[in-house]
Amino acid sequence: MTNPAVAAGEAPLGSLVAPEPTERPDLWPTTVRRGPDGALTLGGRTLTQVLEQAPTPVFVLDEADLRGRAAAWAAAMEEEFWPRYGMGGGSAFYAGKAFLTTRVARTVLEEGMGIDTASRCELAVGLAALQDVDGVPVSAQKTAAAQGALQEVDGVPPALQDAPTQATRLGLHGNGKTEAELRVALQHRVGHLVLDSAAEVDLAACAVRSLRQAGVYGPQEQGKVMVRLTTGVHAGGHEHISTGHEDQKFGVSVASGEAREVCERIIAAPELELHGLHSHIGSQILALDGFRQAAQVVLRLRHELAAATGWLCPEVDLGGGPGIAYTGADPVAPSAAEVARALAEVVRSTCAELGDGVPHVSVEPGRSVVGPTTVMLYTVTGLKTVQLGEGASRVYVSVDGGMSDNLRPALYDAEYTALLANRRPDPAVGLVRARVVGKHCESGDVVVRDVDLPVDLAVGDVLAVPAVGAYGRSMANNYNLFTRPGVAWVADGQQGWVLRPETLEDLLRLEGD
Ligand SMILES: Cc1ncc(COP(=O)(O)O)c(C=O)c1O
Ligand SMILES: N[C@@H](CCCC[NH3+])C(=O)O
Repeated sequence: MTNPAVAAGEAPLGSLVAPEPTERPDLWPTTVRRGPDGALTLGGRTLTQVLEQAPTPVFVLDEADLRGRAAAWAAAMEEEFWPRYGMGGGSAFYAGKAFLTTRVARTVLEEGMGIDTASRCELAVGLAALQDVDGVPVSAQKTAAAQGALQEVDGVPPALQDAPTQATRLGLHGNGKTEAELRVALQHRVGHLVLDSAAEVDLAACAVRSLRQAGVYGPQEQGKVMVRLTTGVHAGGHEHISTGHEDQKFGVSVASGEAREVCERIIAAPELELHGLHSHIGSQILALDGFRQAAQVVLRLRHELAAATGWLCPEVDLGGGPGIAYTGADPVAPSAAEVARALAEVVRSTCAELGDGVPHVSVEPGRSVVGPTTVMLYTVTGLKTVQLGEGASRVYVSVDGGMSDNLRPALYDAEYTALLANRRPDPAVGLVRARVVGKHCESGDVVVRDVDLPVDLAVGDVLAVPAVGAYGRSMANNYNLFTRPGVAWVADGQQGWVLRPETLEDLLRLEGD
C-alpha cells in the first residue's frame, strides 16, 4: 500500500506514531503492555475484560502506578531533606486539583504524601480521606458555635463535622478565599493554609478570633499560615499555566515589597503564625532552573524577614509544576528524585550562603503524580479523508468523546498521541496522517492534533490516549450535555470505579422547575 503524502512543512509520515509502552515506558502506566492477541492489557486485565465492565469512552487508572508515583515523591522528599543530612526535613503534598476523589486521596495519603486542595469541596474530600487513613480523633472541643461555622460553607458535608482537627497533612490554596473557607481550614488546622493576598491576612485573623471565642482554639492559640509569593520567575508549558511572573492573579509580589509587608503583618499579628513561604511558578515544567531561581528568591525573603523581625520561617513550600511526557516527541521528564535533589542542592547552598538554618521543604506536584497513571480509551466512530492538495491528505478520526473529557488541547494547544489499542498495528499496511476529533459542535474539538495511524484503522477500533490522568477528568465538562466519562481503576487483574460514568439522571437531577 502506498502511503498518502503529508502536507508541505508537516513532520514526515511515520514520525508521529505513538510509542508502544515498551518503547517509551514513561508515557504509559507501568502495567500497560500488549497481550498475546496484540491488544493492550491494563493492570493485568485484557482490554476486552476492561471494556466489558467499563465501555468507552473511559479513563483507566493504573492504581499500582499511582501508588508507586506517590511513594516515590514522598520518599524523594524525605530522603533528600531528612535531618540526618543536616536538612530540616521534607514532604510532598499531592495537588488534588489534578484529579481528586476519596479513593485517590486515600491512596496517596497511604503512600506518605499530604494533599494540597484548592477549594472547599477538595478540602472536604481530603478531610474525609484523612480520617479514613489516619483515624485522627474527633476534636473534643467541638462546640455548637463551631458547628455553626462549619455549616456556613455550602458543600462541606455534615459528615465533616466529625472530621479530624489536626489535618496537618492537608493544605488549602486559592485566591479570594472567604472568611468562612479560611475558618474551616483553620478549624481543621490544615498544615498548609496558603494565604494569597493582604486581604486574606485580615480575614484569617478574624477567623482565628471567632474560633477562640467559640472555644475551638485556646485563648492564645495561633492559626498557622503560609504566604504565596510571586517570585517573578516565569516557567511552564503555556501562558495560562505559568504563575510565578508578576502580571497575574496569584500571590503577593516579592519585587514590589508587598510580600515583605504582608509577611511582617502576619508576624506581628497575635492571631497568626507565619509558618512558611510558598512559591508555585507554573505547570508542565521540564527544566529545573526555574525551581532553583524561585527557591533562591523565597530563601532570600526568609532571610530578610528574619533580619527584620527575628522570625525565621520554619517551612518553605516550592509548589508543584514538574512536567511529564505526553507524546513521543517530549523528552523523558525529570524523576521525583531528580527534582528533589535539585531542590535540596539549591536550598542547602543558598541557606549556607545566607547563614540561615535549612527550613523544612515541601512540594506540591499534581501532574507528575497522576498524569501518566491514566489512559483514555475511545472507540472510533467515523473516518473522513480530506484532500489537502499536492497529493497530501489528512484523515479525521472521530471518537466517542472529545473536548468534554479532555479540554487541554482546546485550552492550551496541548499535544497528545493515540495508539491503536485493540490490535497490534500491522507494519505492512502503512500509515496515514490523522487528526483525532471529538463529537462536539466545535471545529476546535480536537483530541490529538497530529498522529500517524494505520491505514486500515476502522470504525469500532479502540484508541488509547496516554497521560490523561492530570487535568483530564478533573476539567471535564458537560458541553452538549455529554455525560462525563467514568474513571475505572485496574490493579492485579481486578477493576472497579474510581468515579462512575455520569448518567442522564445525574444531569437531570440538578434541573429546577
Ligand atoms: C499552587 C499550586 N500548587 C500545585 C499545583 C500543581 O501543579 P502541577 O500539577 O503542575 O504539579 C498547582 C497547579 O499548577 C498550583 O497552582
Ligand atoms: N490545568 C492545567 C494546569 C494548571 C494547574 C493549576 N495551577 C493543565 O491542564 O495543564
